[in-house]
Amino acid sequence: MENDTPSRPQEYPKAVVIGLGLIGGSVALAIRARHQVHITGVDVHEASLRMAKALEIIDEGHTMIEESVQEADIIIIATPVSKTMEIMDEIARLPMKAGVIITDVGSTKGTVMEKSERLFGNKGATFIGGHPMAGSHKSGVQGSRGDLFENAFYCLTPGETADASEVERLKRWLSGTNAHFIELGSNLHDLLAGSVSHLPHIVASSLVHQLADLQQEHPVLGDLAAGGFKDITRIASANPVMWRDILVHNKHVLLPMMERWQSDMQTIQSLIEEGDDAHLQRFFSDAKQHRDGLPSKKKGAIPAFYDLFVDVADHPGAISEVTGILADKDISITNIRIMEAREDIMGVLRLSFRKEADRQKGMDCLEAEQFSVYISE
Ligand SMILES: NC(=O)c1ccc[n+]([C@@H]2O[C@H](COP(=O)([O-])OP(=O)(O)OC[C@H]3O[C@@H](n4cnc5c(N)ncnc54)[C@H](O)[C@@H]3O)[C@@H](O)[C@H]2O)c1
Ligand SMILES: O=C(O)C(=O)C[C@]1(C(=O)O)C=C[C@@H](O)C=C1
Repeated sequence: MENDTPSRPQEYPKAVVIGLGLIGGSVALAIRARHQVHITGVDVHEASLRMAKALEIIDEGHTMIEESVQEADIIIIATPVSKTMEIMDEIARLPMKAGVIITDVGSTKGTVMEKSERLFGNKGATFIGGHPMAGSHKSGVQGSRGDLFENAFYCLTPGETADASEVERLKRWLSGTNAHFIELGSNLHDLLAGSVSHLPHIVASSLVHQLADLQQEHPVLGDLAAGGFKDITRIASANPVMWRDILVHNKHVLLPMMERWQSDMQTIQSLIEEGDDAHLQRFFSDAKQHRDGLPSKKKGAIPAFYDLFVDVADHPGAISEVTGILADKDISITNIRIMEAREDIMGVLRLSFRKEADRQKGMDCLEAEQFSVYISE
């Protein structure tokens, strides 16, 4: 990969993406969608660079940072947060073009911003922290998508030294994400991300540990883990290094949140012990009311699922009939689940689409074929 022949003219503005995984690859694709740009990828894994080149995400790839940052107009660091901190040190030691923008995509912002003020304050470079609030439990460049951040909130933490025009310049670079930019202080960011992302991740992984313990005694347990368990624990399949770093860098937010969590669990435990039915019901109804009121059409705290429900007769060809109709019209689905399929009873298929427009097209063509379809809000 080193000295690979670049596939786009060198005179284009230059973007360097360090860490070509799911998020680095997706940001690179989004930049490419809106700009004529030469993109250099840097990753410690040559295989990721080869894959990124094959997918036309980057124009050239390197395993060493020095070779690319000196000419860069924008540098995006997309590695797990602890590595990002090391890479910032490394970049700060290198000569850089005047006016270069440096940003990251890490899930925590406090420690990164603190370091950036120290490192880049007087270097003619502007560091603006970034965190797109969308992603996946899958890692690696092969999962990258240019539309991963569409409609998602993209947090920017400009810090003390970045002026407004530099923030606008970064937004223009990232405009192909089609995300909604929101500017936050790094401490506030970490508090909010702790609540909607980091604490839930700890809880999800802990539920999986509980299941694993019981499964040793009852191997069938894994087969019984159905929709609910899978929905709440999907994120536990994410990259462990990334999540280790998030906990390390958001410790001061997470420790009090975990105390509050434990105290909530104790309260519920007491309500169950005391048989306090009224309060138990209120615990669920208050949560339901709040959860039902959260925005569901936009990506963000709660990811958007453009779901369509289809009644199907419970016979072997029913599912392929539905998927065949969608395939004929070139409509892709991201997920399919049989909600109910018992003997002699109509089953319900839940189809998930990436975009609202795809769901609408799917609905129209299935209705045209006399299927009963509906959306559940
Ligand atoms: N996955 C998500 O849902 C999500 C969403 C928003 C933000 N983030 C943040 O984005 C960052 C990247 O996450 P990801 O999901 O893309 O992870 P990933 O595992 O898919 O990609 C990380 C990449 O960084 C590379 N890397 C590691 N150390 C490196 C180094 N020293 N130099 C160069 N490359 C190096 C790895 O080889 C890998 O290709 C993390 O900081 C994470 O907190 C993740
Ligand atoms: O959708 C997922 O799989 C995610 O976990 C994405 C998610 C999150 O919502 O917690 C994970 C970490 C990020 O920093 C931002 C987004």
